[in-house]
Amino acid sequence: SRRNPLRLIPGPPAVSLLLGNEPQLLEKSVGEMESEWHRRYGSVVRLKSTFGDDRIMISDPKALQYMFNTAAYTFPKPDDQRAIMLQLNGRDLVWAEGETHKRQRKVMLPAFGGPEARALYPIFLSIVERLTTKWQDIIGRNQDGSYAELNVHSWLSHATLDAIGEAAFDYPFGTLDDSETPLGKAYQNFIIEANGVRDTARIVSDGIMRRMPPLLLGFLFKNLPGQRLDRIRQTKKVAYGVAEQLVKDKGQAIAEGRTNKDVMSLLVKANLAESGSRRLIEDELYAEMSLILLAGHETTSTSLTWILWELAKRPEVQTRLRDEIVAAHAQAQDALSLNDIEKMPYFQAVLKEAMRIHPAVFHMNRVAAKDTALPLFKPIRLTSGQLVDTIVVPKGTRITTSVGCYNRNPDVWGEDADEFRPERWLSDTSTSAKGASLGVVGNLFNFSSGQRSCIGWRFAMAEMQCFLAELIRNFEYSIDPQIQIKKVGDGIVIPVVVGKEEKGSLMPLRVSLVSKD
Ligand code: HEM
Repeated sequence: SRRNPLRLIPGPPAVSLLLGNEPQLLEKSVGEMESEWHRRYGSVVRLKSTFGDDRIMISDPKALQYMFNTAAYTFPKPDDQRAIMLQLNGRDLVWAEGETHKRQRKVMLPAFGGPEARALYPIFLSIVERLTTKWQDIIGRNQDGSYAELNVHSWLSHATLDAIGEAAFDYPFGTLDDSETPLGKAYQNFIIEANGVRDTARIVSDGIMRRMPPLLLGFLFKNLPGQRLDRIRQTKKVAYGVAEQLVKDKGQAIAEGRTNKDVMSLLVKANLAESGSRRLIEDELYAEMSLILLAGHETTSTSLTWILWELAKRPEVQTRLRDEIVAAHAQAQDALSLNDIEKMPYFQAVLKEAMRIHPAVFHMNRVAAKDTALPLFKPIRLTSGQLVDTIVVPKGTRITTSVGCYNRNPDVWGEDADEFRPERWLSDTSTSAKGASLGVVGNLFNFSSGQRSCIGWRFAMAEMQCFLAELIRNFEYSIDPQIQIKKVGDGIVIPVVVGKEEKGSLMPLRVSLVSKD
């Protein structure tokens, strides 16, 4: 270990010989401990993981840019995570690495372009209008008609699933009307149940899994009994069943010359245009569809949930935002278009600021496939006292790239990086790329960056803007001050209520109709 260069990177002392720093991450809301460490030790932090393994956590813009934009395939996802992904959706784009990833991504890209995403806006609008009617009915039925306490996360999860159904597959899932559909039921609380409870036993089992060869892991995930694995397998079965049927229907429609603008039709068409060996095989197509179902709805619903929570705590921001939306709506001939929304400066500022403070995916794990020198924007002082602007990362090092800590890195966003302050987006200079440009929107890392950035980011941005404009125009939000929300989850960050964790994901907001005067 004396030759291990990671030992010189500053970080918190381990609290347990066996579990390292991992137990500390269980105690608080996702992001709190991580941000504390980044503030104390800098934008590269060494942690002790299980069984004495080192891992590093990075929020330095230049190091992240190198990992995601310059040398993405040198930093693949860890084998244990890929084994779970394989269980979940099969050999899909998030699982694939290297040449397989390049081939799959090339076929999928044409379905996710700017014009393609914008063309889906009317679908998003019709879904959010349906959601609006539902909420208006519930509030109207309320005895005093003042407000209804709604679990907005669950509602948004159904709405975004319906949006994916119609926009990606031209298929009505109908989960907003009936949450008991097989797909609606399969995804209800799925993220939280698939993640399972993170406790000491789980930390140990994760540590053991990391030491297993991928083939053995795959076999165990496929065959081991257990609530969490059963849940994953069951959901895969339902999603695969739906995806399989949809792929067949689309193939048939295209063969008969009936094409559409949904993602699936575009993808099947792009696939047919590829030469034989570059094409996605049938199993890959099912896997991609099942991935789009999952990746495309929970991320979006969770992002919207965190935005509404932030606004529920800030009536003054909400009012200013609503005023801007109402004024633009009054000017528009009909409903607001995506163009109208994109021209609203305060709307754009609030959206980006809420995304910055509450990324739906808090971190992404990677492994160094070979010894690598990572360049840093801000030099760090090693425990030896030496100031360095490059760190040496040996092959096999597990790296946690922190979306949340990068998004609040004071070197990029300024000393008030922890504050929710939409105004920073209204001035020209405060959010211009400092350090290195990263990500696909506003120098934010929410959608990752580079070759492996979120393929659906334009889709998600169109959907979120459409939903947010309608949900703010029509309703006011607040939250019972007694309710304490905690962020949980290893991948997507889900809200739970402290003291009611057993209820699963919960974001109870008081939703009332906008007063007309
Ligand atoms: C606000 C909503 C969304 C957020 C925050 C988000 C975030 C992300 C992130 C962070 C990644 C990188 C994961 C990693 O490399 O470890 C990713 C990848 C991906 N996302 Fe999204 N996503 C969102 C919406 C969507 C939508 C709507 C779709 C599809 C319709 C989608 C499809 C995908 C796919 C297929 C990948 C894999 C890309 C690749 O590896 O090449 N996402 N997303």
